[in-house]
Amino acid sequence: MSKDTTLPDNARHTPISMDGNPTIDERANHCFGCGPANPQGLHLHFTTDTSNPQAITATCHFQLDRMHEGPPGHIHGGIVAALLDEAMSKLNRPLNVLAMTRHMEIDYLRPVPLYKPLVLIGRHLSRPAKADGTPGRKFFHQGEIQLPDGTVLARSKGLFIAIDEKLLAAGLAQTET
Ligand SMILES: CCCCCCCC(=O)SCCNC(=O)CCNC(=O)[C@H](O)C(C)(C)COP(=O)(O)OP(=O)(O)OC[C@H]1O[C@@H](n2cnc3c(N)ncnc32)[C@H](O)[C@@H]1OP(=O)(O)O
Repeated sequence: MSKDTTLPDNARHTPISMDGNPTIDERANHCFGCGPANPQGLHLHFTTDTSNPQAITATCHFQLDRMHEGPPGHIHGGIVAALLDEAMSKLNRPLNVLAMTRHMEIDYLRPVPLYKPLVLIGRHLSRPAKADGTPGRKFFHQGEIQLPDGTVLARSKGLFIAIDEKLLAAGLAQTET
């Protein structure tokens, strides 16, 4: 059965731009965290710093409004998790890997305010080698949401697993062999 391409993107399970064989970048256009084409997305824009290959970072300056409210005046905890996940995932591209979140843990240290400029930072921590010494498929990253003065409001640690791009494009996230 062919899809109705006359409907707007937000009325269909599969957006028009994802029909056919979209590239990973085209799919990322609809990413809830950073995709410019997602009208309900967070539209986060990151700057990556790879000057120290041992400590790659991704930084985003952002501010949210009541669309994302949880506790009165503050960001919903699930959105905090999405922000941290996004910051950590942004480290995978400069590391030249396609990877998905396998595990993440979060310390909610302070309520994260709405209507205030905030800083979101991802930091690459490590990529343990396999037993034979070759590069492993596990990437450990850290994420933080900070006030502009550096006060940390929330902190995450995440495990990302490298996956095969062809399997992701097919909608089947599986690991490298
Ligand atoms: C790709 C571009 C999009 C990026 C979007 C931004 C990031 C995201 O939000 S992704 C969306 C959320 N994530 C997902 O949907 C992923 C769903 N999960 C999966 O598809 C799979 O579990 C996948 C592909 C990540 C890993 O699959 P699989 O290889 O079977 O993993 P699995 O064997 O269970 O675990 C991998 C390793 O992690 C280890 N591991 C698992 N949990 C933990 C943990 N808590 N601590 C330490 N290690 C752990 C396992 O022991 C295993 O280690 P080893 O290889 O040494 O045995």
